[in-house]
This record gives sequence, structure tokens and C-alpha cells, in this order.
Amino acid sequence: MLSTTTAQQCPYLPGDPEDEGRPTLSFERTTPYVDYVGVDTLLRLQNPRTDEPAESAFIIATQVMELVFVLVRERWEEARDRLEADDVPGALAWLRRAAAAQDVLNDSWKLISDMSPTEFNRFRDAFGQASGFQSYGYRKLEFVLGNKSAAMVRPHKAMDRVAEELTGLLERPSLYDAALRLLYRRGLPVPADRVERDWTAGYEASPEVERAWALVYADDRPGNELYLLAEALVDVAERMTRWRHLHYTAVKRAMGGKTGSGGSNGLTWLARIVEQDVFPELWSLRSSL
Ligand code: HEM
Ligand SMILES: N[C@@H](CC(=O)c1ccccc1NC=O)C(=O)O
Repeated sequence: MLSTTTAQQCPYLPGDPEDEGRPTLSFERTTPYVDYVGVDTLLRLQNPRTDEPAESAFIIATQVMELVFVLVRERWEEARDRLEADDVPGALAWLRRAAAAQDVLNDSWKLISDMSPTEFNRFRDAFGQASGFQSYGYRKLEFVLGNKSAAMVRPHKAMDRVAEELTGLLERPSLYDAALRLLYRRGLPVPADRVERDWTAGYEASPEVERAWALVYADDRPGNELYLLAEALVDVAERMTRWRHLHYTAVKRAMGGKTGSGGSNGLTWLARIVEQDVFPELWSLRSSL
């Protein structure tokens, strides 16, 4: 019963002779936790423009995804750098961690996946022309994966730092380029125009690259690190496509086939993106194995 609760039974009450081993309770200013994590700053970012509760969920889901985009990109960049350094086990470890972060990213759709058109309409006017299409965090992810397009830097031109970072990623080999360059160094018949090229150009699938991967798949023993690499890339690719598909379904559910706030024709445009395979040859080779 509550009334009989004594100081000894409560782990937080001070004055207990056996205080050691318990958490610190007094601080001069804020707590070190609030300082380190930036909790006050973080929570100041909650500024819904309407009273519709679904708007709060929409903003938080978007913010959560923007944060996890950063983690996924950092991990893919680590994996890319490990591949460029011929360290396949290192790359595999980073790809595994990236896939775990992608799982969290995909799970965060649950925060808004049941939003109805009526709820969405109650705050849709409030954000004007804002659209996820303008997310530079997402664009960086696409560039690191290898889906390059100079036109996609344009919306960010007025933000010098962002435009510079995007251009930097546009101009260097992607994660997939790094994997193909490694296959080449390991003696697989990757065509020369995939080993050195204008990295700003979009990736085009190639039958020769498919054949090179097929040679890797000929030895599926766990000791073949190139086979493990291929399958780790497929894990990443599948999760990316799943994100796009979850997005597509959320859009279909919340706004049907209406025009997007970013100016696209919405679902029709997003459907084309869902259909594009990530690391295309790693999927096409499965028809001939
Ligand atoms: C139910 C909620 C959502 C709806 C109705 C929606 C709607 C749309 C639409 C219609 C587009 C096409 C571009 C346009 O014309 O606006 C789009 C693009 C996009 N959205 Fe969403 N979205 C939702 C949630 C989210 C969330 C939570 C994120 C996470 C950041 C997000 C990120 C993106 C991105 C990155 C694009 C560009 C995709 C690409 O370029 O391939 N969206 N969204
Ligand atoms: N394109 C969406 C809105 C949208 O995308 C959006 C708007 C504001 C803040 C985040 C967004 N996220 C996702 O795409 C629409 O057409 O309503």
C-alpha cells in the first residue's frame, strides 16, 4: 500500500544511509544530459502550424527520418571508403550497421502510416510548397548510393554549404562504383569505363557488370568475401526500395493521386522511382543464375 512506503523502499529519496550506488540528484544549472544531447534545442523544433494532432506526428516522423538519413549516409560512406582501401571485412561491418539503421528508418513510417486524407488535409495548406523532394539529406543518400543527377543540386543552390556537399558527393565514386572498382582490382572483368569515368553521370546498367557479378556468385562459400559483399549490397538495396515503397503507400493513403506540394504529379512520379532497382545488375543476374 502507498501509505506504508518508507524512504528505504524508494530508490530516489535522499537521506538514506546507504546512498552510494544511487544516481546524482542535484545539479547547479541544467543537467549534463540536457546540455550534451541538446534536449531543449531539439524540443524547440516542434512547431506545428495547426491544432491537428496528426501534424505533430508528421513533423516528428519527418525529423526522425532526417536524423536517421545522416546515420545511414555516414555508414555507407564508411563502407565506400573501406572498399576503396581494399578492406572488404571493414566494408561488410559498415554495411551491416547501415542496414540496421535502414531498418529503423523503415520502421519510422509506422508513426504516420495510418494518417487519413481528412487528417492530412487539416494541415496540408499550412506547409505550402514544402516537400520531401527538397530534402538534401535524402538527396545525399541517393548520391552516395549512385543515383546521381546534377539537376537535383539545383533546389539547394542558395545554401552554399549544402550545394558544396552535394556537389562533392556528385563528383566522387559512389558506394556501388567503389564496389565495381574493387572487383576490377581483384581481377574480375569489370569494363574500364566503370573503373574510371565522369562520376557525375547517372549509372547505367551494363551486361558486362552483370557477368562480373555472376562470376562472383559462382562461388557462394562463406569464405568468398566478394560474394558476402554482393549479398550485403543486396541487403542495402532491398531496404532502400522498401523505404520508397512504404513512402509510396503512405502517400497513396494520405492524399491519393493529387498533385504533390513539390510540383510533381505525385503517385505517378513516385511509382517510377519505386520501380528503379538499386544496384541493378545485382538483381538482373538472378534471372540467369
Ligand atoms: C503521408 C505523408 C507524406 C506524403 C503525403 C508525401 C508526399 C510526397 C509526394 C507527393 C512527393 C513527390 C514530390 C512532390 O511533388 O511533392 C514526395 C516526395 C518525397 N518525400 Fe514525401 N510524403 C510524405 C511523407 C514523407 C516523409 C515522412 C518523408 C521523410 C523525410 C518524405 C520524404 C520524401 C522525399 C525524400 C521525397 C523525394 C523522393 C525522391 O526524390 O525520390 N516524405 N512526398
Ligand atoms: N509532398 C507532400 C508534402 C511533403 O512531402 C512534406 C511537406 C512538409 C514537410 C515534409 C514533407 N515530407 C514529405 O515528403 C504533399 O504533397 O503534401
